[in-house]
Amino acid sequence: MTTQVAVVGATGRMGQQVIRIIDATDDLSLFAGLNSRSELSEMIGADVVIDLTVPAVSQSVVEFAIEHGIKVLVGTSGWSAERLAWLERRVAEHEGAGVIVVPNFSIGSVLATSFATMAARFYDSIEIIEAHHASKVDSPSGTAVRTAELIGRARSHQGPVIAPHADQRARGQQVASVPIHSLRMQGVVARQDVHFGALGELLTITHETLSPDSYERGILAALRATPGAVGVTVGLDALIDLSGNAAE
Ligand SMILES: NC(=O)C1=CN([C@@H]2O[C@H](COP(=O)(O)OP(=O)(O)OC[C@H]3O[C@@H](n4cnc5c(N)ncnc54)[C@H](OP(=O)(O)O)[C@@H]3O)[C@@H](O)[C@H]2O)C=CC1
Ligand SMILES: O=C(O)C1=N[C@H](C(=O)O)C[C@H](O)C1
Repeated sequence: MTTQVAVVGATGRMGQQVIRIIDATDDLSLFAGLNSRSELSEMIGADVVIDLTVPAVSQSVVEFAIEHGIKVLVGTSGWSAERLAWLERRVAEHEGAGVIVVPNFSIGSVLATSFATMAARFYDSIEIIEAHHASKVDSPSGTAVRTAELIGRARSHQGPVIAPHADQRARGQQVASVPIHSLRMQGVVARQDVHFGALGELLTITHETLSPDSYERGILAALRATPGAVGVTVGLDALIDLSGNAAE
């Protein structure tokens, strides 16, 4: 059976990549491509909608899809813990609704975030530097926000990180007490360095996206999982086994 996919943000960099993936995949078919001049009603009749727009628009796209019984895959950034809590409530109000939110489709990025979460309780100084291409409109990146929130959760027994003089603007934006510093530069696709400091040692966990090709595998896995989604699922790691155990 072919899954009919509506792409919101179809004229954007990610939307164009998703359309190329759909065109090259037998079990996926493009139902509609929407952009800023479209009516959201153009997605009605699709099995799945993938949202790749801007943080200010993403929530209304998701809400419309939920209300019209369409399963949703969200790639847009800006889905903070607070916004995800709102989503949980909205989904609970609609029986059978399903939304998958993927802050980063790159497997390496998800692994790096997982390693950072693992390290979080052993270091009291933790700061994130993320760098993206100059066309990115939002900051800090969705990946950095998700990483900081997972670090905060992993440190629930240790408490906030040590971030002296955090009130000074040059000290970054704090998310779950972790300072995030954002660079927007020509020559960069996407990169994140999570810096850990403790007495006598430093650890840095770096992931760099060299090309959007790295998103392809994650996009495909997530698109295939979305028709069966029920409730709210966050992260590629919930869809692909990244545990390191050999497949049986
Ligand atoms: N999860 C992941 O792995 C990744 C996520 N992203 C995220 O995906 C999002 C899109 O990124 P990117 O493709 O680079 O962005 P672009 O700026 O290239 O594209 C944005 C798209 O959103 C559309 N859009 C803007 N406003 C509306 C609206 N009101 N209704 C419908 N469509 C609208 C634009 O349409 P128009 O042409 O008409 O303006 C355009 O198609 C960002 O949030 C980015 O952070 C990016 C890379 C990877
Ligand atoms: O805008 C981008 O390019 C990206 N956005 C996402 C984010 O905000 O984390 C994912 C990836 O880093 C690329």
